[in-house]
Amino acid sequence: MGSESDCCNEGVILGVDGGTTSTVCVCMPLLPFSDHRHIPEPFPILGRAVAGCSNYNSVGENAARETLKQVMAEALLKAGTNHSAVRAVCLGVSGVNHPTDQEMILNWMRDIFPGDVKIHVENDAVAALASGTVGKLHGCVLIAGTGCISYGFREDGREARAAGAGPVLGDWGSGYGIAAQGLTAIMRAHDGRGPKTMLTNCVLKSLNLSSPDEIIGWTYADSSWARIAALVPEVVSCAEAGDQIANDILNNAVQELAMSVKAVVQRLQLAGEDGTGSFPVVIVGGVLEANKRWDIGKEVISSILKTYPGACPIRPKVEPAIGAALFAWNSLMKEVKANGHRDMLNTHPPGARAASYSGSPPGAEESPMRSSLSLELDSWSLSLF
Ligand SMILES: Nc1ncnc2c1ncn2[C@@H]1O[C@H](COP(=O)(O)OP(=O)(O)OP(=O)(O)O)[C@@H](O)[C@H]1O
Repeated sequence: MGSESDCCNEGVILGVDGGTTSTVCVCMPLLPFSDHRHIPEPFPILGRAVAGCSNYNSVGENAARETLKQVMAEALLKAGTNHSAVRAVCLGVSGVNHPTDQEMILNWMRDIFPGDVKIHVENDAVAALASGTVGKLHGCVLIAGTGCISYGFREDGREARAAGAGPVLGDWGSGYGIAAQGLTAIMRAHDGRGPKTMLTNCVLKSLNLSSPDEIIGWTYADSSWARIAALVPEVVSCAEAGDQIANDILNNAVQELAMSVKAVVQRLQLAGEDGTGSFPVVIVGGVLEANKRWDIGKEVISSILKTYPGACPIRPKVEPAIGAALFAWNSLMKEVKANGHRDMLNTHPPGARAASYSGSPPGAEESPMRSSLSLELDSWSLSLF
C-alpha cells in the first residue's frame, strides 16, 4: 500500500461497489496516470476495504450510511491517506433506482467530503459496466448472480434497463430462477407430473436429503433467494451429463438473459438504426462465469451476436469497485478537458492508452468471437471470449 508522501499528493479517487452481500471500496492514485507509460499492471490500488451490505432497502438508511462511511475510511486508511486527499468518488450502490435515492446518498457524502469533491451516486450496474469499458458509460451490462438485470447507456446519457424486478416478476435467467426451475422439475418428476431427471439425485445429494418430499421442508426453512440460487451448479452439472430437463432449463435461461440485453439495445438503439453498429456488452456475475462445457455466458453472447453482430463481448478482468473508480476518473478528466486545463489533458486513464486497439491483446486466447471486438480499449480491462 502506498504512503501519503509518495502517492497521494496529487489526490486520490474512491470507487465503491455497494451490494446486498458486501460492499467494496478501492482507493486509487490520481498522480501516476499523468504518464500512461508508467502505469503498472495490475492497476495500482493504494487501499481496498470490504464491508457488509449497503443496500438501504435491505438494512435501512442508518446502517447503509455507516457501512459506506466505514468502508471508505478504511480504504483511505489502508492507502495511508485521508478524506482531504479525495478528488472524486463514484458509488455504485444496489438499491439506487430513483433520483431520490441518489439525492439521499449524495447528502450523506456531502457530510463527509468538501464541496469541490466530485461525487457520483449510481446503481451498482454502472460500476459493473465501467469495469469492462475502462470507466466509459456506453453499452450494455448484463449481471446474473442470485438475481439478474440488464442495464444500458448511450453516450448522450440516455439509459434503459430490463429485468431486475425479482423472480416473481419474471427474472428466469437469474440464479434463483434457474435453481427454482430445477427444484420444480424434481417435484414434478416425483409426483408423476413430469419426466424423470438426474436433478433429483444430484440435488438431494447436494442438500444431504433422502427424498424429494424433504425438499418441501428445506425450501420453507429459509426463504433467502441466495440459498436457492446456490443450486445452479447442480443444474449445470446435470445438463453437462446430458439431462434433457436441465438442458432445457439452461437454454431457457440463456434466452431470457439474451432477451433482456436485446430489449435494452433495441430501446437505446445501441447498434444504430440498421442494427449492425458496434457496442460493448459487459457480462458479470456467478451465473455467467465460464464453465468448461455448459458456459451460460458464452451462449448468451452467441444469441446476442445473432441479432446484433456488432456486439463486443467483454468479461471484465477487474472488479466493479475499480470500474466505479475509473468512471469517477473519466468524469473528472472530461471536466478538466471542458475547463481547458491542458496539463491534465495529457493524462490517460489506466488502460485507455493512446493507441487504439485493433487486434488481440497479448496472451488472449484464440476464439471465434474475437472478431467481434473492435473497441478502442486495451487489454487491461478486456477478457475475450
Ligand atoms: N460454475 C457456475 N456456473 C453457473 N452458475 C454458478 C456457478 N458457480 C456459481 N454459480 C451461481 O452464481 C450465483 C452467485 O453469483 P454472484 O456471486 O455473482 O451473485 P450475488 O452477488 O450473490 O447476487 P446478485 O449479483 O444478484 O446480488 C449463484 O446463483 C450460484 O449458484
